[in-house]
Amino acid sequence: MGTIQHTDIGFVTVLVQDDIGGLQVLHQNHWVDVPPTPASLVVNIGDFLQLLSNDKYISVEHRAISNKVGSRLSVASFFGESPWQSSKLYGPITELLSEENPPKYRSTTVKDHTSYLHNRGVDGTSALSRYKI
Ligand SMILES: O=C(O)CCC(=O)C(=O)O
Ligand SMILES: [Fe+2]
Repeated sequence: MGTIQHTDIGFVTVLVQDDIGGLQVLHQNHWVDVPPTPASLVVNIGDFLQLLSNDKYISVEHRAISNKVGSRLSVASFFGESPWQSSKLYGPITELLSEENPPKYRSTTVKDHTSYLHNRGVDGTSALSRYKI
């Protein structure tokens, strides 16, 4: 099974992949293969870690494509807040901010961001641009 181009919403995603491959990240406008590495995990930064870290960590656009070699199996564990319950506001972590590193985003909730993404679909622009200061 594959996925369309997207960023992950939460904080971190941990992926266990088989040896078929198919995961790709968008780097400088080109799709780059993430080769399967035995006994390893792939850790993806999500939108909220990018927001919290004030762009120190970037939530990468990625997709999974199926190929002719065979069916692929990938197990994803998403670490984040429940999108449906919490109204907690998240913004750049205060301790990381300074005159040289002012906040780049206003605060938002996981619930708000999730429903925005579901309504917006994929349009190739950063999902976080809506909170840019
Ligand atoms: O199938 C994969 O390897 C990636 C899955 C993924 O990106 C996701 O579930 O968010
Ligand atoms: Fe993903």
